[in-house]
Amino acid sequence: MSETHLLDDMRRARPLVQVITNYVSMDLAANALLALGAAPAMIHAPEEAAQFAMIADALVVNIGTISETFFKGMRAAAAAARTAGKPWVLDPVGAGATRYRDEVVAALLEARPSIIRGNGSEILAVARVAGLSAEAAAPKGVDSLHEAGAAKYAAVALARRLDCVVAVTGAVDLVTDGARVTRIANGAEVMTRVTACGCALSAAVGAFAAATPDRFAAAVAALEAYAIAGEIAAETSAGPGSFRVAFLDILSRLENSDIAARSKTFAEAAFG
Ligand SMILES: Nc1ncnc2c1ncn2[C@@H]1O[C@H](COP(=O)(O)OP(=O)(O)O)[C@@H](O)[C@H]1O
Ligand SMILES: Cc1ncsc1CCOP(=O)(O)O
Ligand SMILES: [Mg+2]
Repeated sequence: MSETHLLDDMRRARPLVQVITNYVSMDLAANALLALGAAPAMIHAPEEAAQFAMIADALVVNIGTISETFFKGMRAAAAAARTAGKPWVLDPVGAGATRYRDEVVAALLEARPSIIRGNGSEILAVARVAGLSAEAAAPKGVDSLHEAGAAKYAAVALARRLDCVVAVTGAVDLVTDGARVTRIANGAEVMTRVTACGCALSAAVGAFAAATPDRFAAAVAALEAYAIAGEIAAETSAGPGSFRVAFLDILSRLENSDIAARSKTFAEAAFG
């Protein structure tokens, strides 16, 4: 790992990130973006979402508390981002849990996300929706029942089919663009006990993608910085409550040297 990190580029760019996300995560996602050095805007109304997507540097769409109103805003904003060539990230929260979620995912895939970020069960479900897998995987509500590695081949196939980057998260994260595969073995178990840690991560991925044209590198850098911040925060907090506060503090002062010292990021073959 070099002295510099894409975190620097992101902080320098201070990208405007439009986040259409669930009610549970709006606060943590906005605060995580601010702490990292990006500018969040949680704008989802169908009347303005597409117009705002033309102004924003990146769009993040999260289906956690999906409804028809949210869906209309998401679909319009995603199409606008796609047309404008802006990166957009899909977080398919709870994909596979209900028929409605699968229908929403199928419709959003038509706007070709630049990056899909989900847990193992969600990525397996998205691959099924895309016709790439027969596995009837479903999360436990919004929580994964699969490790990221279990979705490796589904993620590679999905990335190839949709010409996008797929980031599968869990104890060990996995990122692929269909040709390259990288695993990130940082993080802290307490992150599974603070709601919206994954949603806020997807927002962070949007910020990095806004500042870095290589979307694979952007996703790897975002996951790495986020997991390492979680690791450091876990060491100085007593449980989920104080972790949440410490995590925002650490995100705001994370340094390249922290990342260099702790990085457990490894490349591997896409098949095998
Ligand atoms: N068991 C774990 N051990 C260490 N870190 C974890 C663990 N589970 C999740 N994380 C961290 O939390 C991030 C969010 O992942 P995840 O829990 O998979 O998202 P979601 O909340 O959407 O299911 C991961 O990228 C990783 O950094
Ligand atoms: C609990 C919950 N219910 C609907 S969305 C949501 C938040 C999920 O957040 P994350 O996927 O980051 O755990
Ligand atoms: Mg999630």
